[in-house]
Amino acid sequence: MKQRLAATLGDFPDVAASLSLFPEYMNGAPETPIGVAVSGGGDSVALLMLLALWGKRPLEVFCVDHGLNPASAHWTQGVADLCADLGADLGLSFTALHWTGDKPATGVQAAARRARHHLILKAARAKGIKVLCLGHNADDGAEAEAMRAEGSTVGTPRLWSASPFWPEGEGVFYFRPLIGVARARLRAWLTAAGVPYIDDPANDNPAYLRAKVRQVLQASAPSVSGATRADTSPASQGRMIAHISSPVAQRTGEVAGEVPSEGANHLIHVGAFQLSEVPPADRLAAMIVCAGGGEKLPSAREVAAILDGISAGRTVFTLCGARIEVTRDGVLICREPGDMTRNGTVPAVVGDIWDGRFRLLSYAQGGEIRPLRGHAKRLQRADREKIAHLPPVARASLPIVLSGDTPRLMAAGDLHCLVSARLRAALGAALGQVRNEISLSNL
Ligand SMILES: Nc1ncnc2c1ncn2[C@@H]1O[C@H](COP(=O)(O)OP(=O)(O)OP(=O)(O)O)[C@@H](O)[C@H]1O
Repeated sequence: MKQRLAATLGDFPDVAASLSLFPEYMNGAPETPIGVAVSGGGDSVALLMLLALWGKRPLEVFCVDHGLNPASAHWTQGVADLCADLGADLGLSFTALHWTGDKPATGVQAAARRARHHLILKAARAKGIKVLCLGHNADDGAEAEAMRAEGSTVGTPRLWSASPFWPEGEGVFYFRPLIGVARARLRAWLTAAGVPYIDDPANDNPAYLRAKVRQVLQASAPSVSGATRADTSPASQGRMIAHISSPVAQRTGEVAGEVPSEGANHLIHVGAFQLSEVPPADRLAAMIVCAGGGEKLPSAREVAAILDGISAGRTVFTLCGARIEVTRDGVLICREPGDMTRNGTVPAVVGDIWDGRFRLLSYAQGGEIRPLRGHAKRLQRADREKIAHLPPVARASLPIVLSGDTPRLMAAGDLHCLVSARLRAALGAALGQVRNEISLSNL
């Protein structure tokens, strides 16, 4: 199969060009595997084929069976078969994952997406993977833009990004080398090479905004005479689907986000940002989500409302679990302590990460970990003095150990704040930064 793929690739220079985006240093040492998420659709199958041709790292292929279509088990088997065809000599291994949880009656696409990312991230992290390749292409970028015009908060897929799923995606980068290639060209290449792929009918279901904008964009694209609709029945497994090429988008570059300086920020070790001035909207959004410890990015509209509020003289805002406070010294962005125990809940611990902000290292003091809010008065004097310099809200959101009624600060060696590294990854996930992050952690 590899020879056939290589032979046909010469006729698809735009597809072949994406190979130049694969960095030599991908994921550190040559024996370290990289992950690839393959649904069995044309985009991710083309991605898998290109990675196989590239051949410089062992590949871990993950395919999620959502169980939403009667044919989904066949689709998953189709990906398994493709992997077997590519051959074990490539150092390729395949993992099928299953979404077995309850399926919601509404918002099933969003729930499936979230479940899919969580399943893949968990499996990938268990295998030590730090780079996960996804098959987003130029059409996905255009669709995201059109969806935002319809009021969606979906982000534009980028060549590199830190996984937005948190804390499950901590330390995992998403890599989308096909982001400059048109979907039709990827499929035309597969067709020429005789590689089968499927089309999920959910992609055509007008009940979903993504499918709706896809149809509108397709209708306004140059005509594609001779294209056939995909057959999605189980019987179509192994049969090729013909698609005709369309003009190729030329977007292959990626603009690096500027990495924030921490020099002036003396609060970052407690997960708060103290800034001398209000940051621009995109950075403010990233700081809010990182300080808040959650994974839901605020929408552009919500961030704009805060910026307008600040201009109008308001000083305190809460959004996505974070508090944004205009102070005499500038702006403080930190966890909103009031949100942490709302309705009697306590901050979640996922793996060894507390409240999405602190990694709990070894600590041998018995007791429960809780936010300081409501317990500060009972802290020992020495503990109180250690944190007296912090703004009260940043203090109140710190984790403490509560034994019975006695609160204690955690020792510096017992926890590690993740907020700064997360922000750096979110804003600075350009190639150089990724190399840095990955090679450092692999040494
Ligand atoms: N069932 C699946 N199993 C494995 N990987 C998948 C699956 N579905 C999608 N993917 C991966 O995700 C990529 C993008 O697909 P899709 O746009 O449907 O996903 P998404 O997570 O909703 O993306 P976005 O972040 O743009 O919303 C695919 O090219 C593929 O790499």
